[in-house]
Amino acid sequence: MAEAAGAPEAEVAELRARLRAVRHKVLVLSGKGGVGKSTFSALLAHGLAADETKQVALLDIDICGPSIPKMMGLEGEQVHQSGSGWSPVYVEENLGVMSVGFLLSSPDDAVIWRGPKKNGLIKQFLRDVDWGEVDYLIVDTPPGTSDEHLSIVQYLSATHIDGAVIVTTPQEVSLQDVRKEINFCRKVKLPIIGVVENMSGFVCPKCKNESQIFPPTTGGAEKMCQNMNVSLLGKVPLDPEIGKSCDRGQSFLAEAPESPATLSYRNIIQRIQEYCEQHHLQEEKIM
Ligand SMILES: Nc1ncnc2c1ncn2[C@@H]1O[C@H](COP(=O)(O)OP(=O)(O)OP(=O)(O)O)[C@@H](O)[C@H]1O
Ligand code: SF4
Repeated sequence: MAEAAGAPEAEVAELRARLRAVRHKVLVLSGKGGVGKSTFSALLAHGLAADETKQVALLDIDICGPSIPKMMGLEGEQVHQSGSGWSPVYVEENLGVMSVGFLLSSPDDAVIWRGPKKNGLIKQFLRDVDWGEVDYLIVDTPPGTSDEHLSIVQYLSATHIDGAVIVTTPQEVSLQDVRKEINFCRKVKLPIIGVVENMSGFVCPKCKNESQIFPPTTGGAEKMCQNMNVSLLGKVPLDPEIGKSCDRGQSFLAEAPESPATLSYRNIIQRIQEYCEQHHLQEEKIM
């Protein structure tokens, strides 16, 4: 894993201490904006938290476009300070959320910050949020590979990151950026859990017939994953109800438990859990 380059030892020690009680850390990345990365992060958190024995945390570091508060039904919430740091906002007892959106006075406020200030905030989120004992920390990142990505990988590498899930759509323009994202992960030695192809076909709610709305011209994510030697975790079909549930701040997985998109989500979430458990066992063996 990349060293927390440039971070003073005291800072690294603070981060380590704070994140010691976080068992698994998963970054959600995308090459392009608008492919459904935040939706995926929100539903991954909901899906993991459906198991009431698991404590789940969702951190939104999409500093310029934080959409997690709305998707989690937490719009208008503010960050509270407690004796031991910033308190997450809880959707359920076992699902806590922290987002830059909680620091804005209105959801329409624009955040225009330069690199150092963004990095400072990311560090503060990692060091000052009192998550408590957590099984899974899901981090929703901005699209592309920017300063924020480097910062979070550097800071989190002070402990360990299980890996990254990369969300894409089937079109070549989106896949091109995923290849860059994969190369970024390899450069910074961030393990890749796998790729999710979102908006992959449309299942008609009446006849269940599947149509390709964005027909892949070069084999889609499946071919790209083979070529780049990464796992395809699954394909999530287009379902307009996903957007409606998110806009209401509800979990689509709970609202439409039998839909093809939910079934696909469940499979993907299970694969991520299996990966994390295996990764943890391997780390324990090495230590
Ligand atoms: N499988 C899906 N079917 C239908 N709509 C979807 C699906 N996944 C996501 N969406 C919708 O697509 C839009 C973009 O999703 P989202 O905001 O999650 O993208 P994003 O990649 O996080 O974008 P950005 O990085 O720019 O914030 C939203 O309106 C969301 O409801
Ligand atoms: S797929 Fe078939 S049932 Fe569904 S809308 Fe189209 S024609 Fe109608």
